[in-house]
Amino acid sequence: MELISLKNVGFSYAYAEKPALRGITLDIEPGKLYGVIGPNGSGKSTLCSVIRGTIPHFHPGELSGDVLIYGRDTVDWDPAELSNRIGYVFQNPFTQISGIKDTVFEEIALGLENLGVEREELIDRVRAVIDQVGIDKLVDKDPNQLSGGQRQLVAFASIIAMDADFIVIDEPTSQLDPEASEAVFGIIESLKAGGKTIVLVEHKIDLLAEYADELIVMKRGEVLAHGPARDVLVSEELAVAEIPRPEVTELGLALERAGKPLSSIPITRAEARELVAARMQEA
Ligand SMILES: Nc1ncnc2c1ncn2[C@@H]1O[C@H](COP(=O)(O)OP(=O)(O)OP(=O)(O)O)[C@@H](O)[C@H]1O
Repeated sequence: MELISLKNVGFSYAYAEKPALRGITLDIEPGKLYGVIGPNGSGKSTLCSVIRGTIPHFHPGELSGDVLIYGRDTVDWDPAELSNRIGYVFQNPFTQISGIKDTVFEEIALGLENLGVEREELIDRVRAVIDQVGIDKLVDKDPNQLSGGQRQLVAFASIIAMDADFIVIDEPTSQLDPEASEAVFGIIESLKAGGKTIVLVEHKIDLLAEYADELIVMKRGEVLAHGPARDVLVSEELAVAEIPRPEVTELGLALERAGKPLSSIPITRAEARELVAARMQEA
């Protein structure tokens, strides 16, 4: 069964001139990583809020259509229960930290504390997550003194500690340097390998090409294209949304247009290397 099902969903923020979402029909299935991409203001964060149920519970406005979360209408959910079941990593690492805890260890434990998890289990779970994310050097630090990249890792650790099956991640690397971005994507990859369902808003198309099972392309509040990442990356709709393709995909398409196609269109560098090596061997 789908985790989330949207049918003809629209949303207008209170006092906004135009709707932020229009006619969205979309199912989120368990165990897949969905990449959401689109120009600024196209509705990606608003879609995340609908999927997490913070719309309609916390944002005033008008929601239309059907939103089912784990098979239940979004309006029938207790928002506190939803926030425990659906993990969320913010875009801005500086809004991520609670500000009420003195150490990284306590910060990661906060969600579990709120759930009433017993002390011994809580300590075990936090330690395991610290190992998994590789932040043992940070445990005793003040969360407010961390760099953006470190805060983002602590945010992921907090979400992993809660053990949600479903995680929504909104542009986690937009304010990080390449090294910190790589660390974050390493964690996303391990969450995916652990069978989590992930909705990831991300501008870096090369990273999405590598990790996403499906891509959702948004423009002006609508879903312009949705399907397996490979199909979407070669589709016309990507150009319509003015999203650049991965360079290797452009190269594959250019060779095809020139009448010298590779045996398939690559979407990652590793694939391109293999296809080119195979072509050279033939030659
Ligand atoms: N709280 C709000 N109140 C009113 N309008 C809003 C609010 N949040 C977003 N909007 C508007 O809704 C539309 C969609 O915004 P949204 O933030 O979902 O887009 P986005 O694709 O996530 O953009 P970005 O890439 O810049 O984060 C935009 O026109 C935006 O100005």
